[in-house]
Amino acid sequence: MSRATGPVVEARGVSRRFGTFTAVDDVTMHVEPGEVVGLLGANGAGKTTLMRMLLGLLPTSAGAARMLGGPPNRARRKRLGYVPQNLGLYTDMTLTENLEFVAGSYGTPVPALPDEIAGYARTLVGAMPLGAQRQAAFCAALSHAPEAVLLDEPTSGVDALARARLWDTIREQSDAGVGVLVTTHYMQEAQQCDRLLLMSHGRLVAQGSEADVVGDTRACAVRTDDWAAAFSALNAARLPVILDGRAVRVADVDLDDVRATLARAGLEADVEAVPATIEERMLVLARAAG
Ligand SMILES: Nc1ncnc2c1ncn2[C@@H]1O[C@H](COP(=O)(O)OP(=O)(O)OP(=O)(O)O)[C@@H](O)[C@H]1O
Repeated sequence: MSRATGPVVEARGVSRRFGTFTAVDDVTMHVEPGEVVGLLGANGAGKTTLMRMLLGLLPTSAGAARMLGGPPNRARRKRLGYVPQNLGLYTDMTLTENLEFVAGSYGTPVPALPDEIAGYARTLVGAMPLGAQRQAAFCAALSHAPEAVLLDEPTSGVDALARARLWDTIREQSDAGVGVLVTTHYMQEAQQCDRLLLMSHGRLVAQGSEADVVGDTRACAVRTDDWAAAFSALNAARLPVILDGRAVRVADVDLDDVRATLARAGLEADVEAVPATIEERMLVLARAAG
């Protein structure tokens, strides 16, 4: 079967309501073959719901989801790979049994195990460490050489080494022409994507490269020995403050507001305007959309 040339997945004005609640609100987006698109947003922003509609696992309330040039159907869905947040593996079956099951349902050969998880072949998936389970879920999702993979927080809860390995796999896939849509909460991972989509309260609020998304948003970097008290004071003043290690930063707020808040709390600090990060831009957009 020939590979898709247009978008591998696409949403055209897609919305999803649950009762009166709108989880996804008029989203238009697409993923091209060979690109890694990062889908970012706070918990509950609508990322999983959008993915499930793109996969045809959940009907849209309005608009159209498309995959590989047509509406979602069984034949097209077989050309996609999906790693859901809960991994979609049978925890009471061994790793090999899981892969045999997947191979059987796609009619493809059982994939070879990557070296890092080969030792778990006869282990029940539920007894494997989370990083190894995630790698196994990747292996299962890629076993039928899909043209697109949709990964819902694929590296959540795994250590840095396992995360780097999973990202190597993602890159190998995109280099081979596979379109990848990946949700993540890790900003270092967002920076590895070719393009970003930011969702907030069900809406797509920004998209493009990291530079496009951040735009000219600035942040205040607060330098003080008393970082804990500074964080508390700025937070109590309901400013969009982020604590990154011991660095206190406030997104998109007037420097004088920050200085005045700290002075009222009796704190001495250096306050400087710096370019915002993606995370800070997300915070600003989430507050505007909320
Ligand atoms: N079946 C459902 N019935 C009712 N509400 C739902 C249902 N599925 C999702 N929601 C709601 O829709 C909103 C979006 O959920 P979704 O899981 O898509 O968010 P998310 O961005 O993937 O969040 P997370 O990062 O926590 O996975 C949430 O408020 C959620 O509670």
